[in-house]
Amino acid sequence: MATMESLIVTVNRIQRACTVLGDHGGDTNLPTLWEALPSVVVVGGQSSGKSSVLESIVGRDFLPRGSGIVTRRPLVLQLHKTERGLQEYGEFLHLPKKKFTDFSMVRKEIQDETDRMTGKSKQISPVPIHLSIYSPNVVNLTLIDLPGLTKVAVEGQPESIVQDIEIMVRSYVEKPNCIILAITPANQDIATSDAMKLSREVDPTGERTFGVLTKLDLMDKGTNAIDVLEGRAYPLQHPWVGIVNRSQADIKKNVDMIASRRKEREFFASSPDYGHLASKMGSEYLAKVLSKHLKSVIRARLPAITSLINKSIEELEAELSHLGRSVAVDAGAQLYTILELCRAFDRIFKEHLDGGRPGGDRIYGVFDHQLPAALRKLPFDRHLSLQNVRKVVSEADGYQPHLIAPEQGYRRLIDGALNYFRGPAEASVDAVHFLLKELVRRSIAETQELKRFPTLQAEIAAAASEALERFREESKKTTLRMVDMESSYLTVDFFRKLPQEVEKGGNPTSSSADRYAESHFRKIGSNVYSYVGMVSDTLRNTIPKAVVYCQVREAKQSLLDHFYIQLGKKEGKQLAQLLDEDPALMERRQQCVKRLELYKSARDEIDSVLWAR
Ligand SMILES: Nc1nc2c(ncn2[C@@H]2O[C@H](COP(=O)(O)OP(=O)(O)OP(=O)(O)O)[C@@H](O)[C@H]2O)c(=O)[nH]1
Repeated sequence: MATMESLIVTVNRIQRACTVLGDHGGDTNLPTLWEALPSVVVVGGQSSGKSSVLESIVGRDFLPRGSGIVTRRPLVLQLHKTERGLQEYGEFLHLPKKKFTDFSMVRKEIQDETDRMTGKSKQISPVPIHLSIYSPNVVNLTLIDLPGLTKVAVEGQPESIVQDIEIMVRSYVEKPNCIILAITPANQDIATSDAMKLSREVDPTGERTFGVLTKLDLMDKGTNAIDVLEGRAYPLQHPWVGIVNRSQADIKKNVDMIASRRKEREFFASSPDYGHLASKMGSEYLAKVLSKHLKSVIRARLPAITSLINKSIEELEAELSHLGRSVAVDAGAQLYTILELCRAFDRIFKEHLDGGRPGGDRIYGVFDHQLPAALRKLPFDRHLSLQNVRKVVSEADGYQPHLIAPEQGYRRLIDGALNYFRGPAEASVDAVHFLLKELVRRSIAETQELKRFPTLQAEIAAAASEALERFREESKKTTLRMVDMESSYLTVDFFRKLPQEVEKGGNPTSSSADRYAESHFRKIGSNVYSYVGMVSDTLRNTIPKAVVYCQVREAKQSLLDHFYIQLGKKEGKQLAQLLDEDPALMERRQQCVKRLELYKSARDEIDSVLWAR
């Protein structure tokens, strides 16, 4: 069926995309498509003939040989059937532009690529090598070659390798979508076959295990494997397939694959033991059976795969929208993003001031409580005590006491008193400054969009705090100027309206001279006191106006103005630095984007096959 053929091609392509996009199952916390796709995994003990089976399925020599553990990384081998007459070639995923027509070079590249990942240490690595072979002589199939199971580490390889290999192989064959090609040499006791032991464990019913018996030609004279091949000795759901690969001697003699396939056919056809099974033996037959089985598995799994894909697309899109859009790369877009983020912060900051979010009310608290309380506490009683009034006035008079009213004395007393207002004025400015600073801090923390960008957060905080500092300076100047203005010109009317002291009675006696002086100074003190009270009332109203004008209003209107100007002068690289994200988050987004890309292309692939039906 043509459409089923294209389904295998589709799955091949999806598997390829999985590898490109870093999905080879395993322990990421991302949804994995790889594990949902069926694949054929070749398992067997060392020297059981795995490589030989793979090569005869492909019909080419291309796998590394040697002693010890040669296969040290999984090899994902995708066979793509091409039209008759086209040239065969291999292509590695890690070398996408290079077509290998010389298969001995394929072998070398597998070796080199293995070493690139594992070093010369002969360690194993679970990261697969991905090889596609395009040929008219293959069936569409994906096979995965794994390191051979072994019981002892060979010289130069660490002890742990025995276990490491088992863990790796297990991680593949455990997956319910894995079709196991279990290779056992016929010249060994099948009861001790590593491949059979493992497959029995992970697939007790034998549903997904294909038993392959190699080295039938090497069995002792007079023995045969009919019991196994006819499914009596070790029954599986799928019939066993016997195989005869090239011997070591054949390989030395350079017997090619075509000749070897022919030899294999002849072996079965002419065998007195296996003649009746000849049509169901051999590597070509094995390849066809596998391909057919794979098709039926894919057909059965397709609805589940499709729904997995759709569900994963939804999940990934949800996560991505949660993570936020990825940062643009060109400077213009970056500047725009930064400005947008600043505006988001600014909006929240304004809400704190204007209401909607708490905090602005505390500024009113400064004007309503703190300032009046500070004004009330000013030490005017001490400053205008009889003693001090007398002292200040007398000093101002000099050798000639004043005659009617002590003009100079008044001035000095008033100046001295007004000086005290500087304290509460500055304190109000500072109090509001700290409140604003706190609101900036809170607004940054509350700006959800900024969370991703710690660097920009810090820059905004620094710029805002620098601006607030400037506003504070300005506000101090203005409020202090208002205090100074009070002493630069006194309200004339106030004094004109004071009740004049009228001398009652005749000339004072010498004893009443003291009394006169005392009540005179008291009078002066109380006049100054009520003048200062009037000024205090004025300042209680005007200091808040100055503070709001210089600090609160400025913060609302132009908190980040300087920052914007600086931004405009920045180069692309500096802008990018501002948008430095939390690296973990960036990484996660990248992974999600890649995985999403994979699922979408998989969905498209499957759609196109289904529509073609
Ligand atoms: N006579 C004969 N020799 C075989 C047969 N299958 C494999 N061999 C030989 O057995 C040896 C091991 O075969 P490989 O295919 O390299 O085995 P392997 O399982 O891939 O080995 P490792 O990758 O090293 O674990 C080679 O010398 C093959 O020529 C067979 O069916 N008949």
